[in-house]
Amino acid sequence: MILLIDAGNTRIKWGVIRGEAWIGEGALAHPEIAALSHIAAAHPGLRRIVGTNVAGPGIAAAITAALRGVGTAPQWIHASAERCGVRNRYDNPAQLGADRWVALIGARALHGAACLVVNAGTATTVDILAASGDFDGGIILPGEDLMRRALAGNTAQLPFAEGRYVGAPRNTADAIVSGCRNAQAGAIERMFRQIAHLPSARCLLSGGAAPRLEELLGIPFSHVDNLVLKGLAVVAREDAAA
Ligand SMILES: Nc1ncnc2c1ncn2[C@@H]1O[C@H](COP(=O)(O)OP(=O)(O)O)[C@@H](O)[C@H]1O
Ligand SMILES: CC(C)(COP(=O)(O)O)[C@@H](O)C(=O)NCCC(=O)O
Ligand SMILES: [K+]
Repeated sequence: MILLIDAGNTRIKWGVIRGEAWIGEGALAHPEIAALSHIAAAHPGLRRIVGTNVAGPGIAAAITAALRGVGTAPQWIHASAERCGVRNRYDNPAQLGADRWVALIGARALHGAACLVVNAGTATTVDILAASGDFDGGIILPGEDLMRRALAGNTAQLPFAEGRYVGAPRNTADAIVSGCRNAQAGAIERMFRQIAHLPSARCLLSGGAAPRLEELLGIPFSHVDNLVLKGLAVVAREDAAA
């Protein structure tokens, strides 16, 4: 069995696989990282840990410490020039976030045509994966909650209020939430225009903030839970087969 870990800037997503089977899956907030030791103990027979970390060295160290009982250190995957049929066309391939890189590998395994890979997390990333398997580039923007926190933290009168998405909002909370959500959907729809004309072009939408975006998107999309974990499974299985 293999433990997969996607360490993001808000949550640590984890999954356990045995061959093609998914044995377990979940998410932890950063303060809960120590609970990974219980997750490992609940899955005796873990022989590998494969993960991505974009939350900094402190988080990596905390994860390693929580998992020392497994008896093997996490194998952290980093963006590279090519892997699992995906070619990284970033100017400096190593600069690409490991979560974005592995999500592209997961997307490639799920959709062989042109694909817009969206990770709606702390930040929202929107990446273009060509039918050839080339990662042609992508954008980074603050996630919806980060946008709302920026407004609340940098204006005198705007709260971090719970609001609803409304077409023409008539109160502050709805205006803030609708503005920030429109920004997310607009960025995704604008990026999709670059591939809309290509055969079977599709958006794969993942990330904790993905569900609230679904009702807004006027493009062909599929919601994929934990696309980064799915990409890690592809990487781990290819390594095992090598
Ligand atoms: N239980 C939850 N805890 C924290 N954030 C959540 C939760 N459910 C949904 N979210 C939303 O998902 C976002 C985090 O998504 P996630 O994919 O875990 O981010 P990251 O990969 O950056 O850690 C948050 O900004 C929030 O909008
Ligand atoms: C953009 C990100 C912060 C997204 O991380 P997340 O929101 O999932 O925590 C992460 O992919 C990252 O740190 N990227 C490095 C820079 C780049 O991809 O160009
Ligand atoms: K993420």
